[in-house]
Amino acid sequence: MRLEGVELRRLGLPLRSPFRTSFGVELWRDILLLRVVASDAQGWGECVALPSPSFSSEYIDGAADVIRRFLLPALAGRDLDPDDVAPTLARFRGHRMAKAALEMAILDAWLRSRRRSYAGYLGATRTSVAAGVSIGIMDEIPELLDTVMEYLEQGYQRIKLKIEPGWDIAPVRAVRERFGDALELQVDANGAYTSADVDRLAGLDEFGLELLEQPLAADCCRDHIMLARRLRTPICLDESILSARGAADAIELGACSVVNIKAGRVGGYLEARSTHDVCVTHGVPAFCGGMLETGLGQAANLAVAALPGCTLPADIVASDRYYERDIIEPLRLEAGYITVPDGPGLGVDPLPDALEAATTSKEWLSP
Ligand SMILES: CC(=O)N[C@@H](Cc1ccc2ccccc2c1)C(=O)O
Ligand SMILES: [Mg+2]
Repeated sequence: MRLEGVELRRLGLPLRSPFRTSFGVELWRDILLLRVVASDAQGWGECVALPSPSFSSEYIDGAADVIRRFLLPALAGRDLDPDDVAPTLARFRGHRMAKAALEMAILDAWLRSRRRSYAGYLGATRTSVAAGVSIGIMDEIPELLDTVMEYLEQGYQRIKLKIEPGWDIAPVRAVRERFGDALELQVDANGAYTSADVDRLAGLDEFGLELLEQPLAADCCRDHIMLARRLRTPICLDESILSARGAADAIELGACSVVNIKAGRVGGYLEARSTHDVCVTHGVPAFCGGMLETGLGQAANLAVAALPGCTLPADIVASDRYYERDIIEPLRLEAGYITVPDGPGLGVDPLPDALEAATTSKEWLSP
């Protein structure tokens, strides 16, 4: 498949409510979409980089720049299969979210032209996925409890609370006391703690949490090993896991016993599948994480979440969790599950009106 061009499209989507994590508060999403035009099909890719380098070192303008100046030119003039993309781009270091968006769009086009689905191609074994919801840091505990209640009533099967020093033990205790021990409850610190906080984090052990996600900074491998030995609560890594090999290292060194799989973070959906395979080989539970994607990115994530080794609820939500108006036919929660698209490619298409309404800029790149 040869690339004829790529459209970079920036979207602005207001969030229905502010989403606060230990790295900041987001009121709306600034998103980079790619539309790859190939000889016999087009495909969509969503870049999960944030506007600023707050989740990882990547940021949207940097991703657009590296695609424009390095990644797309490297793919020009080649007859591409999806598994050619990552090796061709490997000489450019990092920029995994940018690479993932480009590979996602190329894979979508390639699959659409062959009338094959993402789920089928990646090896999904389920037709629907258990949905978990991630709840941001709030000002008051009563507001948090109301929000948890609302999402449980909608049917979400797992609650993940964002935590940071000063908002951790008390909100977790309040949720546990209000909703009981049966609630599937996790926390995610997005790297907000240090090894000096071990005792504070050990205080979470009394709440029977399913996992503690990314307690320390992404590059703290030894400290995560030490923490994992000290805590009863399983450690899950997110920001630290940059590839399938990185997942194998973290697991074998004892830095984590659960993995949050995100295609953008590891460089693409094919690497996400390899990361999944590493987890299965090591007998380590995994789940598909989320980056507050539009329905396009969530459609691709559903194919990952439906892989056999993704045994925990995913960070994949109904469209209305984040957006008043998604750019695809909204994804809906059905008895706590979300259906995996089974049409060609991503199996979903942007709604032209919604897409245009959300578009803040467009740029056409010829390779
Ligand atoms: C669902 C979830 O918690 N995702 C990320 C954090 C994250 C990712 C991307 C974001 C974009 C805008 C605002 C907040 C965001 C939070 C995580 O698992 O760590
Ligand atoms: Mg996380």
